[in-house]
Amino acid sequence: MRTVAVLGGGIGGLATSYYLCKSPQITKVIVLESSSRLGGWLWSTRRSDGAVFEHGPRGIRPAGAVGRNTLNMVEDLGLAAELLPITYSHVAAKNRYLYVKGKLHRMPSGISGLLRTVPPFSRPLLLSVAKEILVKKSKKDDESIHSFVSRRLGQELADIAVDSLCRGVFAGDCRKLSVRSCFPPLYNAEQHRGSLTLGMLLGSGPSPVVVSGPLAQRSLKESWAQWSLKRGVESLPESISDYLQQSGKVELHRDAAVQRICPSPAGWKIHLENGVVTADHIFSALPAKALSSALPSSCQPLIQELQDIATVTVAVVNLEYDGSILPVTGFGHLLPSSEDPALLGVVYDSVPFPEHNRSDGQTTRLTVMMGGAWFQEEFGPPEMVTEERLLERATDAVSFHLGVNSSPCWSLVSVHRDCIPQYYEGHHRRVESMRSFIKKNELPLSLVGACYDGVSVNDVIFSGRTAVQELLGA
Ligand SMILES: Cc1cc2nc3c(=O)[nH]c(=O)nc-3n(C[C@H](O)[C@H](O)[C@H](O)COP(=O)(O)OP(=O)(O)OC[C@H]3O[C@@H](n4cnc5c(N)ncnc54)[C@H](O)[C@@H]3O)c2cc1C
Ligand SMILES: C=Cc1c2[nH]c(c1C)Cc1[nH]c(c(CCC(=O)O)c1C)Cc1[nH]c(c(C)c1CCC(=O)O)Cc1[nH]c(c(C)c1C=C)C2
Repeated sequence: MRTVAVLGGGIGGLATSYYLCKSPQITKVIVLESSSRLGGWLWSTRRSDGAVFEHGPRGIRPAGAVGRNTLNMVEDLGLAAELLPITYSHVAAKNRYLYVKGKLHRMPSGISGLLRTVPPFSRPLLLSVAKEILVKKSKKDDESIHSFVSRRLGQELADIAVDSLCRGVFAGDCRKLSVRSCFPPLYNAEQHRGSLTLGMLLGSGPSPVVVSGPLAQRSLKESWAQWSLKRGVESLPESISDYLQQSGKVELHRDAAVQRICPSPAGWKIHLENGVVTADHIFSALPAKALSSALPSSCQPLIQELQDIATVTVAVVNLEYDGSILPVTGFGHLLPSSEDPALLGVVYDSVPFPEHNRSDGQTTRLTVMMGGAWFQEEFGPPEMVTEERLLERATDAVSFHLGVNSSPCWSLVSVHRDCIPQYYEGHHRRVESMRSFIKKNELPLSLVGACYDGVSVNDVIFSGRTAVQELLGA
C-alpha cells in the first residue's frame, strides 16, 4: 500500500491517520477536510481570561477497551500532563438529575437507590431488577430501546429513565433507536445470559482486547469516571494533527471539500473544488450523507444505504453566570421527552471541570442542549431559527429548572446541523450490507466514524484503529 486518502478531518479521520502513520507499509497519507478547522465536533472556545467552553463533547470515559485505547493514544501524544480526570467519588460522577413533573430528582444510585422507592419512580428499582431475571429472551434480531426496556424492566423505567438517557447520549427518540446498535452490552446480555442482571454480574460477552498502557492503568487504579483536558477536548485533535505533521508522511488539507470520488485502475480519483487527488485506498471518515453524495452512481445500493442513516440537529447554548448559582451539585440534568420534548438537558460544566472557569472570580458555566429528534417540531428548519429564540429558551430553562433568576454574563449559541447519527432499528443490517457491498465489489474503501459503529469519541477513535488493522493486519 502506498498512498492513502483519509476523507474528513474530524476525530475519526485524524485517529485513522494516526494509526496509518504508525505503519511502515504506508508511505503517504492525504487528509482532506472541508472546513478550515480540524477536529469536527471536538470544538472548544478558549477565552483570553482562561475560560473554556465546549460546544461538543466535554467528558470522555476511560472505561472499557475503547476507553483504554483512547488513553493509550493520549499518552503516546504526550498529553498526559494536560488531563483533568474526575473520579467515581466526585459529585459530578455521583449525582445526575432528572427533571420530571417540574422537579429535579437525583437519579438513584448505589444499594440504597435500588432498595428504596426513589421519586420520580413509583417503586424500588430492585423489584424491576429481580423480576427481570425471569423475563424470556426475545427472538427478534433487533428492537427499539423503549420496547426492550419496557419488556424487561417495565414501562416506567423505559418512559422516564431510558427515554432521558437516549436524549443525553443520542439526542434521540428511544422509541426509534436500536437497542442492538446503541447499547450492545444490553442486547448481548439478553442474548448470551438471558438477562441484563445476569449479564451485569457475569459479563455480557467478549470485548476487544486492548492492552492497558501506564495511563490506562492509572485511570483504573484511581477510579476515573471521565476526563477532559486543561485547554478543552479540542486539544486532542490539535495534538494528533501536530503528531501527523511531524511524521513527515501526512499532508493535511483544510478547506478541501471532497466533491466526487471515482474508482480508477490505480485506486481512486478524488475530485476537489480545485484539483484532483489520487489514492490507492480511501478511508472515509465523512458523515454518511457526504460520502453518499460523493460516490459514483455505480455504487448505487451503497449510496442509498448511506443516505438512509438519519442524523439529528442539536442547539448548544453555552452560558456563564456570575457567582455560584446552582441549587444542586452534579453533572447535570436530563428531561424525558414527556416533560419538554425540545429541551434535552443541562450540563453543569463548572462542577466536573472548575478548571475551565475564568481565572478571576467565581462563575458558573452551564450548557443547555436542545432539539435533537424534536428539533423540527419545536423550532422548524434549523436555518430559520434565530439565536435570540434559542438563547431565550435556554435561559428560561435555567430559570425554571434551577431557580436562577439572574441573566447570564456571557453566552454563545450554536446550531449543530446533523451532528449525531441515529442508529434506528435494523442499523446493524444496514452497516453489514454496506460493508459486504464494498467487499464484493473489491472497492478500496473503509468506513470510519460516528455513522457506523458507535457515536462516542472512544468508539470513533477505535473505528479508525479497527479499519486500519483490517486493511494492513494487526
Ligand atoms: C453536542 C455534542 C455532544 C457530544 N458529547 C459527547 C460526549 O460527551 N462524549 C462522547 O464520547 N461523545 C460525544 N459526542 C459525540 C462525538 O463528539 C462525535 O460522535 C464524534 O466527534 C464524531 O466524529 P467523526 O470524526 O465521526 O465526525 P465529525 O466530527 O462530524 O467529522 C467529520 C468531518 O468531515 C468533514 N466533512 C464533511 N463533509 C466533507 C467533505 N465533503 N469533504 C471533506 N470533509 C468533509 C467535516 O467538516 C468534519 O470535520 C457529542 C457530539 C455532539 C454533537
Ligand atoms: C442533553 C444532551 C446531551 C448531553 N450529552 C450528549 C447529548 C446529546 C452527547 C453524549 N453524552 C455522552 C456521550 C457518549 C456516550 C459514551 O458512550 O461515552 C454522548 C455522545 C456521555 C453521557 N452523557 C450522559 C450519559 C448517561 C452518558 C453515557 C456515558 C456515561 O454514563 O457517562 C448524561 C448526560 N448527557 C447530557 C446531560 C445533561 C446528561 C445528564 C445529566 C448532555
